[in-house]
Amino acid sequence: MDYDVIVLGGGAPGEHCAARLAEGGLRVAVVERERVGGECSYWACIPSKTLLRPGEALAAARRAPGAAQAVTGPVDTAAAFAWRDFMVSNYDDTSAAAWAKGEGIDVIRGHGRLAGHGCVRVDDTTYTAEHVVVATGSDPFIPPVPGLRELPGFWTSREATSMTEVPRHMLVLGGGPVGVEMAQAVTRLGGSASIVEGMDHLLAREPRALGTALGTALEAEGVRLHFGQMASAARRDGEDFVLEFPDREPLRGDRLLVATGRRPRVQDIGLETVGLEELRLDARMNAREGLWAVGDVMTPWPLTHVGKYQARVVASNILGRPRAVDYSAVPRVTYTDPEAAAVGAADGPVTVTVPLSGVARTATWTRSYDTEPGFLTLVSDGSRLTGAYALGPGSGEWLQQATLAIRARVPLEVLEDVIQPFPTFSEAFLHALLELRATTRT
Ligand SMILES: Cc1cc2nc3c(=O)[nH]c(=O)nc-3n(C[C@H](O)[C@H](O)[C@H](O)COP(=O)(O)OP(=O)(O)OC[C@H]3O[C@@H](n4cnc5c(N)ncnc54)[C@H](O)[C@@H]3O)c2cc1C
Ligand SMILES: NC(=O)c1ccc[n+]([C@@H]2O[C@H](COP(=O)([O-])OP(=O)(O)OC[C@H]3O[C@@H](n4cnc5c(N)ncnc54)[C@H](O)[C@@H]3O)[C@@H](O)[C@H]2O)c1
Repeated sequence: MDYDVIVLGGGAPGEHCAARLAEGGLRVAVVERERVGGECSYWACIPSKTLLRPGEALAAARRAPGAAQAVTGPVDTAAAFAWRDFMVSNYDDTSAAAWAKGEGIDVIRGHGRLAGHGCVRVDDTTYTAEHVVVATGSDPFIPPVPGLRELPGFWTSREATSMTEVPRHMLVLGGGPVGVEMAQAVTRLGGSASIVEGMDHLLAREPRALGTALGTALEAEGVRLHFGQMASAARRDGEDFVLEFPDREPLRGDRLLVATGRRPRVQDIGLETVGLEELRLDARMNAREGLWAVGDVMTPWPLTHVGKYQARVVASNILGRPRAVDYSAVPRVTYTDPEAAAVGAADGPVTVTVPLSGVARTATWTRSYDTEPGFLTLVSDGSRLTGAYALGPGSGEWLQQATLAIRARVPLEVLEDVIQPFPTFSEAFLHALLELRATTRT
């Protein structure tokens, strides 16, 4: 055997799995055909959050009397792009590969393919291992809109997150996390954006109230929203991109971002060589003896932190400590301003909502405390929390007490007995829990 474990794909979940296994004393290799660090490090989480930050900081200042007067100009886009380039290590994975080496992980460069049980072929060499972990990630899904797939120059998330000029007007097909984050980034970097979403609210995978409230916030700063629209054609007209619709005027922009979801990268990875037509996993993330998977390639939630969680589960199983995934409390955060955060179930027997304007922190945060959309919703089975979602500044941070409460199955009485600091957005939990108690008693 060349290795104990070969990880096929060096994105964040693949790297994380490899590091846990190496730490456990195993001989581990990662096969990577592009850049160690994968999508998240270079074209997804990191650059998108970095591009959002300058606009978020400026908007926060503009909402605070005293600071607002000090804002005298727009975002310096050159500086924002330079910061993004720094954050993606100038698209160079030298330091990521050096980190892997430091962890005792071999990095094998090239396209890897399963070549029978416990074998991975990379170019002309076949490597053997007791276990193989598939971590090949996902590609953007391009919908079958007539003319779209062959249209020259449209953007996916890679081109959007690596932009070097701000679009004048960006058309965005898809109102999921990629669409809304990039639409706000472009708007706050000085451009403008229109989002076309097939469903009737943004963030279609999340509770309607969350997507609707985020839509209100984005529209207030000029993002144009078009719901329930399926484009009937996509074409170029000179420098412009044009989206046509069956029953409304066409939309036009100098850029078109297609952000309509992802599909697993399972093509040409040799699944048939181990007798599989598709990847199906049990709760241990196991496909068959010695074959495991983590990350976007097969997951209910294509998120970095979920992939890394799965990586820890797989590493634990390989290291002889049986463990199964538990998806009861998967946190999701869309890093717009305001942030949209959710965890666990979207609906349940008892649901209460409180406005953020009811907590003192909101008024100390922004002068327009009573007009901006912001709320916390708790979902319960009557004795414990089963879900929560919130729209508001930093909600991706303060909602995480719900993640712990759901995962640890904390009784509602104990949650109500928790002391929340004053004045924080977390006080919304007290308001909501009191209302929850009142609701469950009636
Ligand atoms: C714009 C955008 C923003 C996002 N923001 C967030 C966020 O803020 N938070 C969050 O949690 N998630 C976010 N995500 C999702 C997150 O990026 C993914 O969930 C995560 O990158 C998945 O990691 P992965 O390792 O499964 O896949 P990838 O990151 O795609 O890594 C897979 C790796 O495998 C390699 N590979 C594939 N096939 C082979 C092969 N046959 N041989 C060798 N190597 C191969 C690829 O080159 C790649 O490096 C975002 C996604 C996008 C598109
Ligand atoms: N902050 C974050 O954690 C973050 C940020 C960006 C991306 N991501 C992850 O990356 C993945 C990809 O994101 P995404 O936003 O591309 O996908 P998504 O699947 O979350 O959203 C795609 C949206 O496009 C819409 N859509 C699909 N086809 C359409 C069509 N023909 N016309 C109009 N609308 C159409 C869908 O209704 C959906 O709302 C997601 O699963 C997400 O979890 C996470």
